[in-house]
Amino acid sequence: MTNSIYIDQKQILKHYKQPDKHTHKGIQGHALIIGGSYGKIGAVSLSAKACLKTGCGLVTVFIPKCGYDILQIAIPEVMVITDNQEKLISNITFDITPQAIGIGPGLGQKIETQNAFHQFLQTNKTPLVIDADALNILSQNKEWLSLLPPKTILTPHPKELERLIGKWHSEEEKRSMAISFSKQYQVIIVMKGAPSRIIDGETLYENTTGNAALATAGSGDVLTGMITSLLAQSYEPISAAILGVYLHGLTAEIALPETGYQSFIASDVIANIGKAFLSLEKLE
Ligand SMILES: NC(=O)C1=CN([C@@H]2O[C@H](COP(=O)(O)OP(=O)(O)OC[C@H]3O[C@@H](n4cnc5c(N)ncnc54)[C@H](OP(=O)(O)O)[C@@H]3O)[C@@H](O)[C@H]2O)[C@@H](O)CC1
Ligand SMILES: Nc1ncnc2c1ncn2[C@@H]1O[C@H](COP(=O)(O)OP(=O)(O)O)[C@@H](O)[C@H]1O
Ligand SMILES: [Mg+2]
Repeated sequence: MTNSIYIDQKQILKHYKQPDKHTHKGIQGHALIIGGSYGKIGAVSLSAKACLKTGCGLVTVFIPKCGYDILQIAIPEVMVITDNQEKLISNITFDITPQAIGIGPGLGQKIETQNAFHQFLQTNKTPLVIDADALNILSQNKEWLSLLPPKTILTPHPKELERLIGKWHSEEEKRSMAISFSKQYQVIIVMKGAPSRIIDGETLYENTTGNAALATAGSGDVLTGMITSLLAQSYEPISAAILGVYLHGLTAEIALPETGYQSFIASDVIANIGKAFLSLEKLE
């Protein structure tokens, strides 16, 4: 039997933790965002900035060489490690110890990148958020799913979900296929949509924030950065997924009176993360 929970104001406070007064950047979590390819460095920029603005102490990105200047100029607060290749990721190696890794935004699916992702999964033990092309690569190589650490968070949009779990013919079937998949691979699935639903084994959480303004390029990349940030700050994976999705939706509600649906862009999600957090504090 599925257990369904609506994530509303009352529920979200069970997941939200106020920052400790005596914290410092060294214990606020170090997140690593891996992604980007020629023409899609913007996806990693959005993800990394959202990660910082969600409270992580340190953020590093791993990107192809062509993104180096772009990242350093766009977000001076973020540290950058580059691959050997100019336009794509071919060998994921780094000498930092992040508490969470988000991988996939703008990554592309070239064979060299697929091989690098496979090698990475074979040795990685850090908590993961997997999005976009990293999900698409897994869909093409389902045997790699067993390499994911337990409670890895997957954030597919409907097409990515279909590539991963197969076609469904009704909402009911989609839900039961997602539950089976979550149980089989011990993963948390953030099924993005309107509304977004989060599956963790037999439990389904339905988000209650957000609106159609979020139907804009890069808003999913931003969500990946937000969830990775919370995971790096020691939130339990399920709380990171639930709180990330809730805050992400809230930004669109907060911004709507100023932007309308049409002119809201992914950067407006990032610009309103602070107000979304503040609205949680008012509830307490
Ligand atoms: N600035 C940058 O650098 C940006 C970079 N980005 C990066 O680009 C890469 C490719 O990612 P992507 O999601 O655009 O491509 P893809 O997986 O083929 O999915 C597209 C197809 O899926 C469907 N679909 C999507 N949503 C749906 C929904 N709610 N409900 C139903 N269907 C839905 C829809 O299919 P259709 O309905 O047309 O059949 C659509 O055509 C990835 O790395 C990403 O990070 C982007 O984030 C943008 C900003
Ligand atoms: N009509 C809508 N109502 C509410 N949320 C939406 C709507 N359309 C899209 N979203 C949200 O926007 C995000 C889009 O993610 P995604 O498709 O991965 O975008 P991108 O890959 O361009 O970053 C998801 O979090 C999704 O739930
Ligand atoms: Mg996406």
